[in-house]
Amino acid sequence: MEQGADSAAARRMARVASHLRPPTSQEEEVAILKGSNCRAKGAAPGFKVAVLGASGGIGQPLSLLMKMNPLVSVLHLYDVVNTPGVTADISHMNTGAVVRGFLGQPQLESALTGMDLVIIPAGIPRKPGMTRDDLFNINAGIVRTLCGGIAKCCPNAIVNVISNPVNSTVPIAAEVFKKAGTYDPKRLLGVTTLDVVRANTFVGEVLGLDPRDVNVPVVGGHAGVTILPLLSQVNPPCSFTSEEISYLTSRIQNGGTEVVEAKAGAGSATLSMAYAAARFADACLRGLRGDAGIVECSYIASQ
Ligand SMILES: NC(=O)C1=CN([C@@H]2O[C@H](COP(=O)(O)OP(=O)(O)OC[C@H]3O[C@@H](n4cnc5c(N)ncnc54)[C@H](O)[C@@H]3O)[C@@H](O)[C@H]2O)C=CC1
Ligand SMILES: O=C([O-])CC(=O)C(=O)O
Repeated sequence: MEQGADSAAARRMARVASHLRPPTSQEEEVAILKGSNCRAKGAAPGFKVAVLGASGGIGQPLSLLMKMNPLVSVLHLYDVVNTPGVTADISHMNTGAVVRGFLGQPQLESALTGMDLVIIPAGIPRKPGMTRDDLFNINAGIVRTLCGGIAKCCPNAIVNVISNPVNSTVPIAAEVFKKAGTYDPKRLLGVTTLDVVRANTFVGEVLGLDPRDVNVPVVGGHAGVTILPLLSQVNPPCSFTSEEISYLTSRIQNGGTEVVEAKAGAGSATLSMAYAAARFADACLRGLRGDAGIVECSYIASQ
């Protein structure tokens, strides 16, 4: 073999090997100086997305769906457990995004540097008999720490907060960003898409329509009566009896509890949530790309 061909082959093998391990501290240093810890050679042009809590019930299928999203060029998977395995698994999918795994607090900053979108499903889920508020003590601390990293390493990223109680974790994230001087209310979004997804499904069932053809705006927050499905604004336009309104409102507001009880101690919604989060993240990326007419409900700062 020619010497030039030899060295090209060696460079190719080195690049492949670098995808299979976390970056060395020297590579991290160089990458951070360049504004990114991951030079995604071979990756399709697109956005850099981090999933924080990537090994969890939501995190794993969400990471899979983000790996399938053609707008994603680099996918960082961060968790305090199991990211090497999840990353190795997902990285074998022959889609465009380059996947890198990051394990534990010492690797948080590398996971976040240069990200365009950060999705946070980190935190404990409910068990039967609990309200989302019962998760506050643990999840508030987790979200606070993760948002501290975002403020430092990717202050301009769009942040999608999934961790419950969303009605409180989003304001906590806002306070962290305000303190760091990086707060932009347009970039901090509580993910309530699962309420919309459920509303579309349940309304579709009542109307006998394909749920993909139904759009129910759901505003307010993401717990009990703060979940407000706007049944008068359903598309396609339709009307409901008062019995249907009461059934649909209750089913949509209690959709989370329905899953928690059915799972009987094994957690809360994960698969439908991953689907909803992937749909919302895709809308954020299309918005970042500059597409017009992207409209999604979300829990945001409001007067
Ligand atoms: N916004 C919404 O509509 C919904 C929100 N949720 C919430 O999402 C959260 C996650 O739910 P699941 O995935 O089912 O829980 P899970 O327990 O299966 O996964 C959570 C993951 O977070 C990780 N984690 C814990 N501390 C962390 C830290 N400091 N940094 C990074 N990762 C950390 C865990 O290691 C675990 O892998 C819960 O708070 C749940 O209530 C769940 C469903 C719907
Ligand atoms: O109910 C829960 O604890 C999880 C959640 O937020 C949902 O499924 O809407």
